[in-house]
Amino acid sequence: MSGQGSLLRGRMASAPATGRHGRQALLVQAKMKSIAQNHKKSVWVNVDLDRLYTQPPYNPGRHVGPVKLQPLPGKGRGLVAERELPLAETALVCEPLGGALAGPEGTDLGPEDLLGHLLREQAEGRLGPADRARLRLLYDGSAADSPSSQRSRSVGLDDFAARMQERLRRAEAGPKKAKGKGFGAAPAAGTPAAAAATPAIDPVALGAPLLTPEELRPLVRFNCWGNSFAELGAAPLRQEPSRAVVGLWPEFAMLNHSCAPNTLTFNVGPYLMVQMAREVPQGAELTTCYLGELEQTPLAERRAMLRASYGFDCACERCKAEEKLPAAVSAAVAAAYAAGTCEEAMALRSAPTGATDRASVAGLEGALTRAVEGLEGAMQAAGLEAQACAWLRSSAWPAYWTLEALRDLPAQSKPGAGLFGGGPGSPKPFSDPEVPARLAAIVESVAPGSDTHLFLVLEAMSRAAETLAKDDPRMADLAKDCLRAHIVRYGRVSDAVLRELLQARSAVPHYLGTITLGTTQQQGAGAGAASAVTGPMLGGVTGVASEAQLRQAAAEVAGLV
Ligand SMILES: C[S@@+](CC[C@H](N)C(=O)[O-])C[C@H]1O[C@@H](n2cnc3c(N)ncnc32)[C@H](O)[C@@H]1O
Repeated sequence: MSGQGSLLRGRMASAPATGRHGRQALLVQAKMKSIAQNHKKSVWVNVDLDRLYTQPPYNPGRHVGPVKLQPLPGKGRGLVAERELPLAETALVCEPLGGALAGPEGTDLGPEDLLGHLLREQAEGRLGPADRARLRLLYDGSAADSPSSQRSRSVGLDDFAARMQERLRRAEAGPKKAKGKGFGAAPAAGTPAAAAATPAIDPVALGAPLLTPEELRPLVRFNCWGNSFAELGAAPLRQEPSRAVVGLWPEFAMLNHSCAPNTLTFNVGPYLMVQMAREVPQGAELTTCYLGELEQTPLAERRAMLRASYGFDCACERCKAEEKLPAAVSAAVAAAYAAGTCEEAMALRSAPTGATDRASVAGLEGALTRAVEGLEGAMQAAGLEAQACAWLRSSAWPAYWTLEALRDLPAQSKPGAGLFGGGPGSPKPFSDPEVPARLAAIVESVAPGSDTHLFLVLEAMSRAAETLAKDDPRMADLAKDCLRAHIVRYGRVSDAVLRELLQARSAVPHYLGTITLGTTQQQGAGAGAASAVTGPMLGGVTGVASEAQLRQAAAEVAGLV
């Protein structure tokens, strides 16, 4: 894809360059030039994403975009955009500290597993002083404004790797003590920062002693990230098996939480990618979501989890909106969530194929219908804005999801193994393409570009391709939504690699939590199961999304054409 700048330059070239018009043209030209330059500036990331997604030997190194680390009231440190960041920009590419721990796909690797791994690495001499010092700079559970938190506030983001290692190397190699700007350095005298000066950190001293399990445990607990399966598009292209992973990626660990975050995170091989999932202005804080699947729960559940696990009360925009709802709406959200997570609904998600039929869950379907209609009615009566409604549907997600899935099944079908068991003759998920499209809109409000979102947009497009004519305008809209979501996820990749990623994703049976959505019986995202589902889905992708649609979607996402 070429840059938008080239289009602007093309127009400028045809403008008259002399006389009154000439003067105007020069002004226009200057403006165009500055726009083009600004646009150019946005192409900052020096990572070849095509290679990263397809060639495992390629090492992109560590990349920190135009973001800076700064103290944020009540949150300790956080990452802030140094300039406007467009959608789909790659904000960070991080390397794991002490190596990530991998396990069989589907394993729920947690902080205790990682703790054991890092203690072993340390005991066997693979966690050197630089790594230990970097670990000690992560949030350790002390109150955001405590002295120990203050101590690490003066540390720049860059110092988490390159400078830090260089200083340690020099400090270890020679008698000269490391000092100066950056890591641990006191702010220049007389600057505002100096007024709040915190003691400079001696990196050698900080990294010298081995970490005790008691020291390491909170660092791991508050900062680790994990997933139970590999990136569904990149892993097959890199010919890597899908594996569960958990690790500490220090730059990523600087991101604070929001229940409707503006970034999305996923791992490709050992690297952790942070993509812009929303456009943000200069100075805005970059956020991620710590909740995993609980992102799609009501305010009370989210708050309880964040307090218990991370020790803070979230006050993000979504929480604030949900906090001041009329009582009738809050009650309707809670009722819908309860209906979607009741014992019967939960049992459906793990029932073996054919263990239930649609008639036997008629009672549940009725209860879910009443709950969802109750919430829709309450939101309408309260006159809530579209954004708030989407967030609330997301908070009651289990009800919307289970109801749509049940409704979509033919009456005589036998749901089981997570509603779409995939036994011989069992229905495909979502015979009505509007169902996954509606669900995708709910997920997009809190997690654009997430696995669930990508699955649903792909499913909507694939199902539509089977029933709608190619030139049906609904087909074009669905193709656009699908491409858009994938571009947000994968960033600045070439059209060819984007297509390969889409095809790889569409060839894998997905699972969302314990709900199996693939049309085969296999749980999980195992590559071995791919062949059974490639036919119709690939038809949907390759037969429908034309080059023109791909380019248009890219242009609309972030001016990537
Ligand atoms: C992974 S760290 C994030 C970086 C951390 N702020 C720091 O200074 O290193 C997680 C901790 O940051 C704080 N935090 C994250 N998100 C927050 C939020 N939305 N509001 C308040 N504190 C938050 C909490 O103390 C949490 O346990």
